[in-house]
Amino acid sequence: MPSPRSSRERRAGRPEFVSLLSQRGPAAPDSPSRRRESGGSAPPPLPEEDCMRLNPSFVGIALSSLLAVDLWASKRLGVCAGEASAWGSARPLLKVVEVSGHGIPWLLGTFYGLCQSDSSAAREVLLNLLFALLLDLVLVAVVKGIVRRPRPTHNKMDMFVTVSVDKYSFPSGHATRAALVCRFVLHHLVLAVPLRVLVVLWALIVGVSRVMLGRHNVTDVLFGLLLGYALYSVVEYCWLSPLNAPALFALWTH
Ligand SMILES: CC(C)=CCC/C(C)=C/COP(=O)(O)O
Repeated sequence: MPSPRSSRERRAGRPEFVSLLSQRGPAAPDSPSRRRESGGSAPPPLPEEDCMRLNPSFVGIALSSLLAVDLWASKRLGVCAGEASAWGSARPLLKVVEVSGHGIPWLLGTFYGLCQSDSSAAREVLLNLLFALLLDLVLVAVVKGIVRRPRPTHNKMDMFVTVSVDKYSFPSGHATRAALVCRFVLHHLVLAVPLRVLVVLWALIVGVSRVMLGRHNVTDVLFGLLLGYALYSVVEYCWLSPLNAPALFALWTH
């Protein structure tokens, strides 16, 4: 016979169970009628599904911990989030870096280059870069719209030309573009080694600057870099050429 104390404690500690199970009808294992029938003896063990509902999974705990560390680290690293922040004087410089990774200069520059190109190789590369940039914009907008993670609270929304989904933070559009363009340029432009190093450094600086400006959390940027890197493989797979997209190339042939 269980002590009245332990039975009372069990009931007091789990009010949700009582209401949850009693909704299932008179035969519910822990319902008052069942307890009366069994002469007040200890209730049978709870069904496994109900126990699992109360136990947060390992993945859940790991994710919440990662998010907590992410928010904490992003706040600490947002040293240029405002003029009054610890490194506030570097903010104008980081905003120049921001413009260097923005979609508009890249789209306009690529389009201009395409109009000016006088070799079929240049046209092919620039047309694919334009396709890559547009694909990147669409993909980032879709993911931002699905995830809807708000930007860090310390972010000042004073960015150069944004669209509605840019109020969301995950993933960083600048980081995806930087990684995508970096991989693209390294594969399709013949550059001296110092310039290749510079391109990689630029992509990394764009990523780091997003957190320093307070625009993003660290995970937004890490995921953005990975997404941009992976997106290049999709562009390579769908590579447009005069053979598979003759109409598109005819548009640019003078
Ligand atoms: C309007 C066009 C063509 C592009 C928007 C570019 C933009 C503002 C992206 C947001 O980047 P983050 O997600 O890194 O803040």
